[in-house]
Amino acid sequence: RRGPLPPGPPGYPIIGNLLDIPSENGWKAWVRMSRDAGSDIICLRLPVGPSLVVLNSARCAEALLVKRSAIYSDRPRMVMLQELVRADWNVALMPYGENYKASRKTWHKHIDVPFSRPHAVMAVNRLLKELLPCKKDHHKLIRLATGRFILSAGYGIQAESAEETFIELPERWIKTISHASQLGGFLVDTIPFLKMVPSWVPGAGFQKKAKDMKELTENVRTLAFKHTQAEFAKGTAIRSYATRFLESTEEKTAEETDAVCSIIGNLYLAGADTTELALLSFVLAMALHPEVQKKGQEAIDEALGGTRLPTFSDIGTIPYVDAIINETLRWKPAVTITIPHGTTQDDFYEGYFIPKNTMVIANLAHILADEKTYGPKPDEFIPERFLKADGSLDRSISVNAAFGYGRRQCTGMAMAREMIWMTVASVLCSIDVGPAISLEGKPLDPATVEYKPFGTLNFPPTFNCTFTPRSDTAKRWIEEASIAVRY
Ligand code: HEM
Repeated sequence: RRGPLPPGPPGYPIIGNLLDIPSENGWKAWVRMSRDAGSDIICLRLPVGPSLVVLNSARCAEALLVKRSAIYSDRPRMVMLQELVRADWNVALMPYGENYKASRKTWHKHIDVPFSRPHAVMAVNRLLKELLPCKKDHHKLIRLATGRFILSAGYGIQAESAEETFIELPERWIKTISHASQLGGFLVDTIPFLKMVPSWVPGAGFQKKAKDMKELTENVRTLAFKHTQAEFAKGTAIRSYATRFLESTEEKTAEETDAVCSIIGNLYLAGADTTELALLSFVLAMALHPEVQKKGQEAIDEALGGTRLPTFSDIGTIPYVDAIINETLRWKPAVTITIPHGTTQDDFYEGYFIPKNTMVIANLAHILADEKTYGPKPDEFIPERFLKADGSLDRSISVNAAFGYGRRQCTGMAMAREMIWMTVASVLCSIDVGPAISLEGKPLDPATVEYKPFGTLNFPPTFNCTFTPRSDTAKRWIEEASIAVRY
């Protein structure tokens, strides 16, 4: 040991900092602890297993997770998920190593972003049409749209409703897994040898849960892929990442087919809720800030001449739209803290010792609220912070932190950004989002809007608002685009 651990809350004998692990509003609690300790890197000792290091600045996150990514790219051991449930085919949960590197390679080989564009357009066109009569529960429509996009691009599956098997299955997995992945969610994660205890032993109920979750996990991974294989064999499959793999002439080993099946199975699990949360924040921002919405609409009208809905050929050409998207990702990040990274060897940073097997998380929500990078009033929604004086996009200010750091940075970043762009540009072009109203029927006040982080995710308050076509012409575009939806 070459120095002290990073500072942190004092904790107690035996249980260490167990009671300091926040159950709610995690990222704000880490900021408080960091301020109390006078350090942007803090450490919490847990009674059993590795310590937890929290990085509260971009400086630390880049120094460790990016520059020393060879050491900081593991995932901590999760006995329940990785070893009992066998969800270790999920890239986000995979330990760092040869399998992990091979999976990311498979991802990049088969999941190229331009291929998914027509699927994004179709999902967004359908969303526009469904939003128009919507007075409440728009979050369900948005979730369905992100799910439809992913299922369509991945498998060519066209989901009509959220009740359909191929949506219901991964949704159930996400709900179940959010408990299993919480720190301390299962005792077996803290005391790994418990995994040897048979299910009939009193107190070993987790074994039964693990068995059920294992079955669900395997179904999530394989059922939709098998469905597409069957459609493909019949000649009725719609073109997707899965069919493109199946139709390729290159020789396919069983292992490769299985690897592609896992990667496509990953898309929904990692991408549906995160992208949905980003889009919900966009809707909320427009509902709270009509003046920003108006500027966004004017920017779109100027670029497209008020003649049509946007297409992907417009991406990157309307700076105010890009600024709104960056600000949405920054203002209320969908993911507040990274999934824990793990260290694969001892390290030493700014006088502090960080042992092998430490869990390391970066406080993304705090990093994205740094006034030195993003300017004053970080709690407010101000897209102009991403624009230069001449109105062009300031590319020197990045919000990539919203997608994590280093070798474990989000693999779906480009795909998510494109889906978000198409939704934001299309809504601004054709729909007026009305004021945000709470479930109690009161207007939401931008100054007091509170999100609720749960696990790594960040949930907006439930609210209602209206979606009105901006004009008769816009209404006609939406009608025509929705008729043209052919997957
Ligand atoms: C706005 C939307 C999204 C946000 C904000 C987001 C954010 C993140 C974050 C913060 C991480 C953790 C990075 C780390 O540990 O350092 C992550 C991981 C991941 N994301 Fe996303 N994500 C989004 C959409 C997507 C989509 C659409 C997909 C897939 C199509 C996806 C696939 C993944 C995967 C596979 C990982 C695990 C990467 C690894 O462990 O190597 N994400 N994402």
